[in-house]
Amino acid sequence: MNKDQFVVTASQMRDIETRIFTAGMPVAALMEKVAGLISQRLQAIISPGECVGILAGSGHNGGDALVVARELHFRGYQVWIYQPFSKLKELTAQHFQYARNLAIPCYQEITELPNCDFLIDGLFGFGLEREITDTIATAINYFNAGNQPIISIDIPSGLHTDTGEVLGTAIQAQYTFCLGLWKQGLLQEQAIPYIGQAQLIDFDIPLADIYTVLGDSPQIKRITSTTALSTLPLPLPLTTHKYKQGHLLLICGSRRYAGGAILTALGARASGVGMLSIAVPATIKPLLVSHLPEALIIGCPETETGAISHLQLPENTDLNSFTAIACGPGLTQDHPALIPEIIQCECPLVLDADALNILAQIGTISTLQQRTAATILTPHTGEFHRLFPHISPLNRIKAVQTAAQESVAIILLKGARTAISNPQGHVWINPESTPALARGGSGDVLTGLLGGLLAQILTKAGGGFWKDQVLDQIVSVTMNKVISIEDIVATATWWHSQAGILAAQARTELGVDAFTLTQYLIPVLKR
Ligand SMILES: NC(=O)C1=CN([C@@H]2O[C@H](COP(=O)(O)OP(=O)(O)OC[C@H]3O[C@@H](n4cnc5c(N)ncnc54)[C@H](O)[C@@H]3O)[C@@H](O)[C@H]2O)[C@@H](O)CC1
Ligand SMILES: [K+]
Repeated sequence: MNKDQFVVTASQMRDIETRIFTAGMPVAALMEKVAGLISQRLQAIISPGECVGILAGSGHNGGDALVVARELHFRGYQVWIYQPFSKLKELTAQHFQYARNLAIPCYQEITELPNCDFLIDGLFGFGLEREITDTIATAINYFNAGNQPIISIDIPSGLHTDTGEVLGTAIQAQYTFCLGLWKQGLLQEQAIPYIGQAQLIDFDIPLADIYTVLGDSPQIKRITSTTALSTLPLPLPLTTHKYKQGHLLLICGSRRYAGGAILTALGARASGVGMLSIAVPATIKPLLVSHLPEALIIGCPETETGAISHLQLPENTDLNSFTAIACGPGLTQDHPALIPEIIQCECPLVLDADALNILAQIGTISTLQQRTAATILTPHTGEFHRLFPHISPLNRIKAVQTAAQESVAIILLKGARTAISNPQGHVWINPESTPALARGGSGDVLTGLLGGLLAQILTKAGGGFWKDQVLDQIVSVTMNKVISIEDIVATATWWHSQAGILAAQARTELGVDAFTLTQYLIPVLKR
């Protein structure tokens, strides 16, 4: 099984490691195995004959680095070791002694160090427990200032393993080889400038040990292509019909922001949703019809400024006629009374953009208390702050957990590492994205895509099961399995960011305007 989806804290990794050692795996054998895998990975990046500087700490991160030094020495690399500590853990001390006896040059002072082509950072792993100061801090700053690439073992030395916070100073790596399981800190936004390209080195941790420590349903998970694709409604049942593929209502747009409605709708279109209805101010109805001939466009009465003033749904239709509703992009804040009306709906509801700004004005938590079905809020950092001004966004994983718990909603906090939490504190983190998505309209596309996926997956012949299960966020789906709503939110997030990555590969990071982004959603699935 792919271990890419698991995420651990330092203390969980320590517990897993202890279980492996207690079960009989010798500590030295595990270090040898892990460092052997690191050496192989390094040989794919560094050519024989190049000079490699090894930075060895006092603990087992340093031990790994010293085994790597020995391996590279025997493979024909020019190796030197920087090891400034006077007291080493026993196994680390043994490897250091052997390296010295092999006549690998060892140094304690940065002033003595020869030049090199690459540095391997084994100063601290998940054992770092306090601020780095004095000699070691000076050394780290010196290495960062050099122009040789640095490859960090497990985590860039100086980052907090759980929060990704810089403890004094930290190595700025070009590559990070994370050992065994992804450390939570590597998925925090504040760690991004230090990590470079991150890779997992799987060293065969038994799944039983992972589940014993993390629980059968781990709290924090990383979105992968496997987890995301398993939630998509593909292939479609052969006997399906359009109403079995979900009916999404979008409430969006204004005379001022007509484009937001189009982009949201194009995101929804790409989701494959069976039926799409779009409520917009009446004046922009013809525009929407011309862009989305397949959708039912509902022209609503509007305010003087061109915002929807009242939802005028077709005859025999109310908000509960839809499988899901997504609301907000381009709405403006001109008519706040619209939101309390929409909040009453008994189907899953996505709120984004101006719907969030209005929600913040009228009271996030008190308003959401009226909900009887699942709610998904998709704020960026600014909107998150307006919705939850008392929650610090610094540790984004904690922030989404707290916000979701307080509001009994699913919170999707957008960013370079989008984090999603359900009210029970189950978190998904999106590990891959692109700055190309930091552009107006890209969030509108996500809202439509998410709404469309929700409507589609939640629809089941005889449906309605999810309505009773709302607080558990568990749904029964067309795919004959149980999928929770936050899994669908994670899949939409993954799909959206992969489209951005694909578009940026084809057109550079400057070429991913929101309309172009919508054109890359389907190619992600074909890849
Ligand atoms: N978890 C696992 O299963 C495995 C872990 N391994 C390695 O072991 C590492 C963890 O090893 P350790 O627990 O020995 O911890 P580290 O090697 O991360 O470092 C801890 C050492 O640094 C000292 N220290 C902590 N903060 C300091 C500071 N601010 N200034 C100066 N000294 C400080 C501690 O007293 C301790 O001696 C992992 O990151 C990984 O590289 C691998 O060897 C193999 C398998
Ligand atoms: K390290």
